Amino acid sequence: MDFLFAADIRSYKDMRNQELRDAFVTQQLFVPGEFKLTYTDVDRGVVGGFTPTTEALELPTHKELASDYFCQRREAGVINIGGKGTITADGVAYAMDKKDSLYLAKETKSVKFESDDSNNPAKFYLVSYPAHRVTKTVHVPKSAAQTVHLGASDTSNERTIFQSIRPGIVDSCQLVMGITELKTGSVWNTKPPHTHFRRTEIYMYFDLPEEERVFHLMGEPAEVRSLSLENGVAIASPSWSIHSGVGTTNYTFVWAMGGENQEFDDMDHLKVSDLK
Ligand SMILES: O=C[C@H](O)[C@@H](O)CC(=O)C(=O)O
Ligand SMILES: [Zn+2]
Repeated sequence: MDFLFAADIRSYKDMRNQELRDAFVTQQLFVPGEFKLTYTDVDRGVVGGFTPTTEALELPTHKELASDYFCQRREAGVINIGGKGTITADGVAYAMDKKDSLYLAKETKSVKFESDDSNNPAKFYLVSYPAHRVTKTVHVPKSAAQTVHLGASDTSNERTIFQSIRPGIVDSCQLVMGITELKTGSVWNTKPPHTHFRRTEIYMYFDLPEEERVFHLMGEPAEVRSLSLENGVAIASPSWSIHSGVGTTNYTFVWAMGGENQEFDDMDHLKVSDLK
């Protein structure tokens, strides 16, 4: 497991790009046949990528979780961003199409990830936060997510938000999670931007061609920094930070939030002209 030690609201302003990456950005999460896990001290989130090929991969625990198994005191959301696969949780198999979600409730003891076709492996993206009560494991196909259409092609931010792990669909402790797809020709996510001191958020950009990048914007509105992010890495946003970005093409990303409340629309809205 890797560790990200975040910078605070004062220190990030004096940091160079590589230092900001070391504080907030994971390594490449999707390596065929491997799993990658990163623990961030931003709300104790754990981010992971599981890319099983011929062999199944298990969700392991780690010394720093001080638990008998990963979900002993944690919940997790998993979204498949690759080919078809299967997740088996405590003996129950869930067929995972691309962009399906699985919510793993606290006290799920064993979790196994498999690909249907090792030549087109599933890529399971996982985000986990501490959980305080036992709820139910739920599979949410992409078609069952709540959808919101935002933006317009004139302003290069036409996109669809698929809210799959959210109140009304999944009874989670703190996790809220889903996908945002940008339309062809649209490149701006989360425009106009916002903050929400009540929750932190993690973005993971994917379906981004190898030579393309998303210039992710972070920091206080009056002190914005940008980081050039490639396909398949995640970036943690502390509660004080905006999280927005512009791509060199359109792309898709998974967002995941943990914190005080689960109301998706509880945001402090900003204007683009507020950013400096
Ligand atoms: O708090 C909500 C999150 O930042 C995202 O869901 C926003 C987003 O995907 C977008 O507007 O493009
Ligand atoms: Zn947000």
